[in-house]
Amino acid sequence: MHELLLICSEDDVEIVSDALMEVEALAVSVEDADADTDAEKALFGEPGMPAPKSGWQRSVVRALFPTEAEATETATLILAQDWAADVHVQAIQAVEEQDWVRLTQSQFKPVEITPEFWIVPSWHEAPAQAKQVMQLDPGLAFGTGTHPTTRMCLRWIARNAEAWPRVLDYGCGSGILAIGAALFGATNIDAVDIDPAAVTATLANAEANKVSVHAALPDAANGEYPLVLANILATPLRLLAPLLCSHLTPGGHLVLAGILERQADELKEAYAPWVQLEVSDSEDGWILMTARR
Ligand SMILES: C[S@@+](CC[C@H](N)C(=O)[O-])C[C@H]1O[C@@H](n2cnc3c(N)ncnc32)[C@H](O)[C@@H]1O
Repeated sequence: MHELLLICSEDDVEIVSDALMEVEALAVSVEDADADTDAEKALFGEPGMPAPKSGWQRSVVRALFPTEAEATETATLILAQDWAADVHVQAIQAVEEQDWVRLTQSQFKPVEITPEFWIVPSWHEAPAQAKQVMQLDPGLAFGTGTHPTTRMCLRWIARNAEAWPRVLDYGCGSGILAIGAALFGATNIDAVDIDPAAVTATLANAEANKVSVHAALPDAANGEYPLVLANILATPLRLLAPLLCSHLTPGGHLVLAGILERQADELKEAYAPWVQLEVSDSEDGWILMTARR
């Protein structure tokens, strides 16, 4: 295991933490960069209430990755974002092995998507009110339903439950969106990702949920689909605009996530030659953008 330590200002803590969760960090934590120095300024909250702010004046955001290469790649990706001018890499360093499985399991509980639709880890009972359940364990790939971007996509799928005859999940991670679509009646689902670990995880998760999903590398996306889902960060989504739109049937639905509120206009502009994107949901500063071709 390797950890990436990023120094950032109070204003950037949330966006940096969210971006690290987006790119498959196994764990993300925030500490005071000035702890035990003369510059230390304690944050005091009401007992039992959350801290008044999500970070200190100067925070260290610590993110854990399976390999040094992933920690380094993430540092490069984060520093390339337009909001990262004041973000600096403090270190990329090896960390000692622990019982990561137990530690990770203790952090994941059932996640409510709608009152009837829940994501449940295999070591948990499904909540009594759950009528539709996806069984999903955190693995090497992103997507356990705990991130707002994933939840918004799944809510869209649940609210637009249809027997979609073909679906493309572009950037499938754990396969959570593809499996969600399958549970709500879709068939012929292609789930693609540049990360071979995501392809493996998607196949395993589809099998655990007894649904059929064709998971593969991105070249497997072929022809037109009435529903195209893509939960990736704004920069790759901008670059992928021509490709994703070329896979939409006339009248087909495009559902995009991984976008921050203030990135809405740049995404609208990038997709304008093909579709008119609109913001159709938002959660914790993230937005869901959708369109029909
Ligand atoms: C934020 S995760 C989303 C995972 C899952 N779909 C979800 O909603 O939780 C983004 C995924 O997109 C993949 N990805 C990033 N850039 C990509 C690209 N250009 N083509 C295909 N997949 C990509 C990453 O490997 C990662 O698994």
